[in-house]
Amino acid sequence: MLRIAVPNKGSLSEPAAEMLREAGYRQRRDGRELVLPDPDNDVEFFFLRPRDIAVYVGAGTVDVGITGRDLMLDSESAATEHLPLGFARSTFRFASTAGELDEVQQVAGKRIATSYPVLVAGFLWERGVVPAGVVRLDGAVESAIQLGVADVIADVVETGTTLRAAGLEVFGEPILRSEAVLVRRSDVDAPAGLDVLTRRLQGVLTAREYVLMDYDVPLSLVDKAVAITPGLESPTVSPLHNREWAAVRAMVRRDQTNRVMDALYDVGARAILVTSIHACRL
Ligand SMILES: Nc1ncnc2c1ncn2[C@@H]1O[C@H](COP(=O)(O)OP(=O)(O)OP(=O)(O)O)[C@@H](O)[C@H]1O
Ligand SMILES: O=P(O)(O)OC[C@H]1O[C@H](OP(=O)(O)OP(=O)(O)O)[C@H](O)[C@@H]1O
Ligand SMILES: [Mg+2]
Repeated sequence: MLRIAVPNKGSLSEPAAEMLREAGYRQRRDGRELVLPDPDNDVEFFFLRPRDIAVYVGAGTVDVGITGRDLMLDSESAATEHLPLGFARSTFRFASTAGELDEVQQVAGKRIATSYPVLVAGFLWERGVVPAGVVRLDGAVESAIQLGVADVIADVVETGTTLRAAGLEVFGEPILRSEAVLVRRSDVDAPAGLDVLTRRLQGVLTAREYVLMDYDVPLSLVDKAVAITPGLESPTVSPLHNREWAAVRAMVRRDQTNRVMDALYDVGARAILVTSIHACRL
């Protein structure tokens, strides 16, 4: 039975549960459950703090887990990234009082507050920058400068709203781009059952990333239209009752939907329909 660690709280928790549900697994109804067996799918879920998940996976007490790339790297555990999951995207960046600093070298001799001290120390060491010290905080890191415990912070930035509200501004290159990832232990062979979990999660990712596009097009224009919608392998072309026309079906990237519909219409396709993919296995 594959043992899977899932975030119990925080911004990773709900999207992780939703993804697993879409992949056909049981998920807990009560936010306090710590363990949830799913015998039909031969897996067992353990709900743990996202920061601890890479530690458990690295120690081998659970087989795989969902956590953030930033949390995994900061843990220094024997866990490795197996599959990026496309949600909880963020960047990890330096920030200080607006207008004060503009490059990483200026962090030398300054006090840094962060929840990710390993990531920060590694990044600065690689660049030969020696700070005055690194203060480890649990959260609300944006307040550390105003409250006088640090001169610079390194924190998760998504929209930048929290930084702006604190009168701070990012500077220097991003330390890391993060997202939710499925992690496994780095020093052993892949556990039994990981291939099925991986295919199911990849199916969810594809279903989210692509739509199905159907359209009718005059036979003489099929090649032109198909060049716009090549699909993943090759689009399906079917005959229509009107022998001068064909029906085409292809997968299209969701974020390209309207651009592709415009291009198809321009070459003469009509009755262009777009439907969501509920599930898929490529
Ligand atoms: N605003 C955000 N947007 C996107 N990802 C985020 C955001 N805040 C945190 N994350 C990501 O979530 C993970 C951190 O999860 P964690 O549960 O520890 O923090 P949290 O969501 O801030 O919860 P907590 O309330 O416990 O601080 C990291 O991978 C981080 O990059
Ligand atoms: O760029 P933004 O869209 O504003 O998001 C980034 C903020 O979100 C997270 O904080 P969270 O709300 O989890 O609080 P925390 O600092 O206590 O973890 C993160 O630590 C940043 O502070
Ligand atoms: Mg947080």
